Amino acid sequence: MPNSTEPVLHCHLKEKDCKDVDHLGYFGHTLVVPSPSGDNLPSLASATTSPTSPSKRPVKVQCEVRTRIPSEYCETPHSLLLYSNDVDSEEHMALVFGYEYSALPGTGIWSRSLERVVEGETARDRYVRGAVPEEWGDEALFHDEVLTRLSMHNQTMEPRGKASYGMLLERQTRKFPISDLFGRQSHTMDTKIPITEELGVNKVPSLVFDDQIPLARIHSCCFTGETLGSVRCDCREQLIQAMKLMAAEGRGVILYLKQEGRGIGLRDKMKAYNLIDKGFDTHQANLELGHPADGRSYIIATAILRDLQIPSVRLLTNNPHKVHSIVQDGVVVSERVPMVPASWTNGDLTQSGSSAGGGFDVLDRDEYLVTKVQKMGHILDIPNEILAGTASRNSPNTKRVASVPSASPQK
Ligand SMILES: Nc1nc2c(ncn2[C@@H]2O[C@H](COP(=O)(O)OP(=O)(O)OP(=O)(O)O)[C@@H](O)[C@H]2O)c(=O)[nH]1
Repeated sequence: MPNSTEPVLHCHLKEKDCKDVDHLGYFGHTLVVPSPSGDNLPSLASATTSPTSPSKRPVKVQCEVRTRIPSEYCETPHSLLLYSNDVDSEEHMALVFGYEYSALPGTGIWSRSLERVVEGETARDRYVRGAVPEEWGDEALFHDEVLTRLSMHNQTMEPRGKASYGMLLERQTRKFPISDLFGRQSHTMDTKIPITEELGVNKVPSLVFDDQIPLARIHSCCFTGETLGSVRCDCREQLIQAMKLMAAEGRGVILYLKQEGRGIGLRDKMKAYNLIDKGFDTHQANLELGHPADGRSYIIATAILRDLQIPSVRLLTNNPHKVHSIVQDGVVVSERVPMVPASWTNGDLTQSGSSAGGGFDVLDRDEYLVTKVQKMGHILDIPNEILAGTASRNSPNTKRVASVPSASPQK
């Protein structure tokens, strides 16, 4: 752990979650930061993966469009950001609570790649892809002027070229001319960006904005749970719970990854369900279909976090593999925030009532969660009643028989 002269990471992780946090090599990760004119802002946000990352090449992501989503789950609207990337052809997303346009470094969540300067782009183009604040007037937004003079990022800081991501936390005083869409300077603001000494590789960064470390959730999509309301899993409840928590804090990000079925796709997830109905568990069913139990990677999620300038998160998950993956890729996880089904905490252990009104059997979901704890390393305290219920369903007398003959792996 850091000595007393070093910055302190307030780490609430259990010991086994925490072991990677001391030697992150966090500042080995580089980002291209904009020059004063913003003209070296890369068209794709670059993030080098850590030396220990399974993929050694930089992952590039670019936010293509942002829009405001008012939601029935929270009073204040959040921003939905859609990303392209150079790893797969999926459109992964980020739901940002508390998006702040061109906030001062280290103080707010905003996408560098969204707010990039695009040569020849008009104000209207920029508005349409969501790269200006909603409150800007229509007159300005639909002005036809080509925004070659756009200077949203024209801070008077010295040109830095490539810089450590940690520079976001560097102590310095800078003048930030606040410019409008057409480059007219409206006023200048002095700001002190506090703390942190020179931080070298292998040191834990000082969490200057400790109380502001945002909640984050890395969420793999689940058509059956989120759209159809399936209670074979807890995905829908987790998504809604994450949104509510972030809305309550006014900040946070959900990285919504197109990784249906833990990455095996909807077709094979449906096959897995058929196997589960014959007595396989969620872990066995994947193997039976020739897939790893969980083959997901989170390198796109960490690239998006970097694009959003979020170096540290409080991660909402029960899955320690997610924590270790993103820590390995340079993100500081200051806390793992567990996600416990509401029905396990509200005393109604046999029925779910969390998001859809309740009154239905959630034994399938509970079996799924028990398997994740018992076979896939998830961290979740299972109430004894749930253990007893799932055990009795699978007792020799009542067990559904795994009567599907073993087949050669199919894709
Ligand atoms: N293969 C398979 N995928 C499933 C099954 N049930 C749900 N899923 C998928 O599992 C994924 C759930 O992922 P996440 O929400 O990231 O959850 P997690 O990895 O369990 O970790 P946390 O929720 O963060 O604790 C989604 O992609 C679902 O579509 C199943 O029985 N088999």
